Amino acid sequence: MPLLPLDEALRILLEYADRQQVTQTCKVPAAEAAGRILAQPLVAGLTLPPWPNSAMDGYAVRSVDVVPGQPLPVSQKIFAGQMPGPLQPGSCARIFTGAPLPEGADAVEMQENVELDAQGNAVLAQVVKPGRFIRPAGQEARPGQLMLPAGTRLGPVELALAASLGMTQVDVRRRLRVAVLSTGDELVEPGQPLRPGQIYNSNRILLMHCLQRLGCEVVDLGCLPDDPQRIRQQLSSLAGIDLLLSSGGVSVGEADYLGQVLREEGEVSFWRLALKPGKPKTFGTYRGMPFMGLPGNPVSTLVTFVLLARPYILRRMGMQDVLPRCYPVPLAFAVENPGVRREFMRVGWQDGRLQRYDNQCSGILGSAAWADGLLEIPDDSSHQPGDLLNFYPFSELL
Ligand SMILES: Nc1nc2c(c(=O)[nH]1)N[C@H]1C(S)=C(S)[C@@H](COP(=O)(O)OP(=O)(O)OC[C@H]3O[C@@H](n4cnc5c(N)ncnc54)[C@H](O)[C@@H]3O)O[C@H]1N2
Ligand code: MOO
Repeated sequence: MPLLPLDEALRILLEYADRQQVTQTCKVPAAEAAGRILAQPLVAGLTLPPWPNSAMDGYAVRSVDVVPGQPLPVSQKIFAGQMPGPLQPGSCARIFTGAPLPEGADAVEMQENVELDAQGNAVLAQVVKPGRFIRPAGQEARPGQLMLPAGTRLGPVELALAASLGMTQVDVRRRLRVAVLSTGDELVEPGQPLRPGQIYNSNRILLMHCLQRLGCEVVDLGCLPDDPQRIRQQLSSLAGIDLLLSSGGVSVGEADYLGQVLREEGEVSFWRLALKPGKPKTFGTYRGMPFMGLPGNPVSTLVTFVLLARPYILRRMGMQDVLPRCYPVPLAFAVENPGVRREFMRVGWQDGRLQRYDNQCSGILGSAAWADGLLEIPDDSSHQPGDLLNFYPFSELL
């Protein structure tokens, strides 16, 4: 079976995600909306700033009144939060950053360029052009102006923008409810003693935190028993789940009870991806519920989650721009990828270049903890120190 190229896998997943989008929306307090995805465009309801105001601490003037070296009487003092009266011709106003400009004034000079004479008059060192240090009304927003399109993921900046427009609530898509399960007889939860042949379950914590960061509601199904009857029971009792996300048991092992049960009442495609790490992956439905199976090796779980599951999940919640950004960065090492799988190496940032973690085995989770992100090495390619390759920082991926 030929390997499925990563881009093709993404295309298929996003096509499904478009069809499987959650359509329900809800209004949530802006204070609780971090990570949610806008269901409606965010439209300004007011003019921002509401009035022209000063960009500096200084003196508001009519530019025609300014003669360098000549005193101008200071006729009023305007603090932010006050509405001033008109500026008397032939005078200036003491003004502070953010304070409304008095009617008649058309420029502000910052106080560093102004001296006060013995009578307390302002003496400007130079002529000022109209508009200097003025923030015009509406420079940020006008009523009806589109501020953020639907499908935008709300972070601190977007929510601050909503706050600046006076919004207390935002319309967002319903969270995706994702059930996470691990498979593997060897797995034990931290806190339990390890018996021979056992290891601690790390993928459960990895996936739960990744999903929470994406704004999903996580349902923890723990670790699946190695008993088809109990798996059947557990899966059939699931209700209201938008995605079943598993790790482990997707390769060619004999103990793939999960796959067996899923196939009985669903459709599961087994993918072999041209991706390293992260070759095996399953995707399908169980009783109409979308299902995604990630490979069990911890770094393979991470890489397939960030490159495939993450864009799929975000698109299901209505986000448009779901692909992570990458940046060309020079290598500090020579590397060769003679294979047919596109490789994503764990690399760290060192003096503007990328250094690789020595052990790139997909079972070494510490390599990803050490790394700053993933380096994309095209299949059948070789590269020298200084060559530029695409770098995906974890800040883009997680
Ligand atoms: N004959 C072949 N064997 C394997 C192939 C193959 O193509 N042919 N592919 C290898 C690759 S590549 C990967 S990746 C793994 C994927 O295997 P599974 O998804 O079936 O995962 P498991 O066999 O269950 O586990 C693999 C590995 O990861 C550990 N693991 C699993 N779950 C967890 C967890 N929740 N926390 C921590 N560690 C976990 C597990 O103990 C195994 O060591 O298959 C290769 N084999
Ligand atoms: O693809 Mo596996 O993920 O190489 O370890």
